[in-house]
Amino acid sequence: MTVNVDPVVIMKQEVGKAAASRVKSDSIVGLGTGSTTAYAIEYLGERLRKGELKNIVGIPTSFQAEVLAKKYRIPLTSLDTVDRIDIAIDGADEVDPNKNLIKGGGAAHTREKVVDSLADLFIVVVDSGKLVDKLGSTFLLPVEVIPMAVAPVMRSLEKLGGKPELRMGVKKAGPVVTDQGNLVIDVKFDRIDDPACLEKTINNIPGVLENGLFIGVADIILVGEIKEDRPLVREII
Ligand SMILES: O=C[C@H](O)[C@H](O)[C@H](O)COP(=O)(O)O
Repeated sequence: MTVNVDPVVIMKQEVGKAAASRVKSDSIVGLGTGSTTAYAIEYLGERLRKGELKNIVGIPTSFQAEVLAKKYRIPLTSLDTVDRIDIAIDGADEVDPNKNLIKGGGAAHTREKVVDSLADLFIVVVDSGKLVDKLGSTFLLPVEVIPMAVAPVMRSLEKLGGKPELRMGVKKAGPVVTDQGNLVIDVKFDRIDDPACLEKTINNIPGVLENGLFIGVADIILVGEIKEDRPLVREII
């Protein structure tokens, strides 16, 4: 693993490694997106290389996950060729006490929701800074929208009490374009009291493909923490 002294990076590395340790040989593995899952993918590759793990195949949730899997020589397949996913490992932007999530900080939540929801076991990997009492308190809610529907979807989101903004690229002029060729609207809600209802309401707006609320999908949350200068991984079941 890459050596780093930034405490957040250490927490991400530890939790990624802990999740990858739970993968068994002969498994179909959902490969999540983001900086935390990247460590899990790296460690899965290391376990394969050492022969600790045999015959796994990955289903990537994004172009990023696909590139990393290829780098670490993890064989890949698609949902066209498998009838199950044994385990999925993925990050999150917020986790509430009911294991509900906001995801999509990397604009990958649509494919992530497909893969993570299909997994027999979905393990979420986060550092302790992602734990919140209420969803929406620290992170805007990502909504993937087809390009021609951006303006009406924004108006509908305002009617729901949200403050929407089109996500813009960094080191790229213009908006962020998802792996599916769509755009992302990030929405600030003052409070999300009923995330399950909001998830469905937003997905019912014509032109919306998927939003970043993951309700009742996560099985286990692995939280990277630093206690008394030592990294540890706490499990929430
Ligand atoms: O779209 C991206 C994903 O939902 C990520 O899993 C999420 O944003 C967490 O990413 P990170 O581990 O980099 O904080």
